[in-house]
Amino acid sequence: MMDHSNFLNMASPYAIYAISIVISTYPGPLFAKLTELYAGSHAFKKDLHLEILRCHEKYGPIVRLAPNRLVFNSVTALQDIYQSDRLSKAYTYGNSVRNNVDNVFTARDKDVHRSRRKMIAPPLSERAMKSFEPTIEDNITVYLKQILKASRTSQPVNMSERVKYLALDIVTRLSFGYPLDTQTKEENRFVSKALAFGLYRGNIWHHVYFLSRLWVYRVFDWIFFESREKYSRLLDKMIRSRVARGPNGERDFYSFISELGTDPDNVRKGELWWEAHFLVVAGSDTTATAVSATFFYLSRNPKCYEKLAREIRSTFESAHDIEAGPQLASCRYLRACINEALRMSPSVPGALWRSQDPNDNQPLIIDGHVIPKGTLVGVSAYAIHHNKEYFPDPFKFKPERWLEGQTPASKLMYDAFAAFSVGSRSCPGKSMAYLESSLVLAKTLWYFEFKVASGSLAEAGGGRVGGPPGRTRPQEFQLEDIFTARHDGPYLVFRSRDESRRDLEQV
Ligand code: HEM
Repeated sequence: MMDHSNFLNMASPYAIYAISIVISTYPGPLFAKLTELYAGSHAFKKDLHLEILRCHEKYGPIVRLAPNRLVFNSVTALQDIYQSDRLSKAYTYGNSVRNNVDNVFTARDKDVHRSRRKMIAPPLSERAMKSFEPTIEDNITVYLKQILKASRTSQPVNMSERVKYLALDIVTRLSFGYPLDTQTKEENRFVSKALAFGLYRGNIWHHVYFLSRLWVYRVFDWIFFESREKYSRLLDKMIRSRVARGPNGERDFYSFISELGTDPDNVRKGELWWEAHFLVVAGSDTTATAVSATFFYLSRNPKCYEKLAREIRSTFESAHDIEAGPQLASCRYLRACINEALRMSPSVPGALWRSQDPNDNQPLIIDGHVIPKGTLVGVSAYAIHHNKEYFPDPFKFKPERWLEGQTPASKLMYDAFAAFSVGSRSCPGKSMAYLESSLVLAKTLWYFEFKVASGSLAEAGGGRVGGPPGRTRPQEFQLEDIFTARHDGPYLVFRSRDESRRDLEQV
């Protein structure tokens, strides 16, 4: 059970006002120094990641983004904030708590977090991934067949849409053992919208916390009551059908919990399923962003596309060989392309807010600065990934930068890579994310050639010359920051490679 009192004390207007005076020397937009509404308005416009980068370019490596918030842009800060056990998630994560039950993502207390993390570790382990691979493969086959169908009529495919449903189907099977099948069943696609809306709403409250304590919050909740209810009813159905099949029904989250010797009925049902639900939120759109962004950048960078296609087609002898294991791991250029896409367009682009542990009374030093207790601190993945000091030519897609060997510059670059965050709260789904992304990309390149659709669809996904601030680069995949990210495109036209098409038709 969580302790609300700390949340409320640290977020009280008096505490924020007191901190605000102490950190008043740090630069930032005037309106941001006065009120949380500044960052909140950018969260509302879904461009907070762009605004943070703009602020760093204008004000330097430390920016005051709200009366009691400082955002940093250095490797030292990344380590000081996320690798220290003296900081914990900020009280603003309290807005994601439902029915007073914490999950691994919202837990601030270290012991509670450790026990939650232990609960989700088995289904995300290497062993679990291996046993789960056939399910991932089945869903990828559905995706490939849809691409094959589109290729017959040269119909452009919106990759953000395709991959979003694929990733959602995979992770709901992992979490609930439930075939949501959004790839083929349109009636279930509302789930994707409901999850995205929940994240968007949460991200706004995360940045204007005081509003979440007022009646506005209830009005917002009331307006979207029906769509939440529809999702809750489906969630209930998924849980009931899974419980009815017994703990060992199939390889999923539930079966791994019972394998641990934990009687699933003894784990409070609300807690168990709240974790499973969170895996769906955490593992769907994030992976979809990584894959869509990689398709976007490959379609705009023909040399990279050709190099990757050569690597895939020369490493494997047949599509059946494309599976987790040493051969897939040897595709270093594939990993470099995924990393470079995640660098340029990270799935979680904003600042992950942290604050000093309430029981810690020692001075807190971040990047050489003494930070008053109660200040929220963070680093934005999008901003640090575009910091020239670590990534020269930051708006250029250059997978080769990840293959430069062990130089000091390369070490610094890896240290600055924050797509999965770092430290004890970093992403436990990283292996699954890389496996899923690698399989989708490798199999697509095995079976197909692709190019950008022509006409008005050609530019979808990229920035636009003369577009809004930060969105003017046609070669950059555009993200809408909703804590995770929403996006559109690229629209691609596929041609099946003759020798492999028959193979796919027979699957
Ligand atoms: C490319 C794909 C992914 C990216 C870029 C990504 C990124 C992240 C980031 C940045 C965090 C830290 C969030 C915070 O501190 O507030 C995180 C946490 C988390 N992610 Fe991922 N993620 C990905 C895929 C997945 C997958 C596939 C799963 C599982 C199915 C997953 C499960 C989690 C969980 C459970 C947490 C919470 C960890 C904790 O607080 O201890 N993620 N992820």
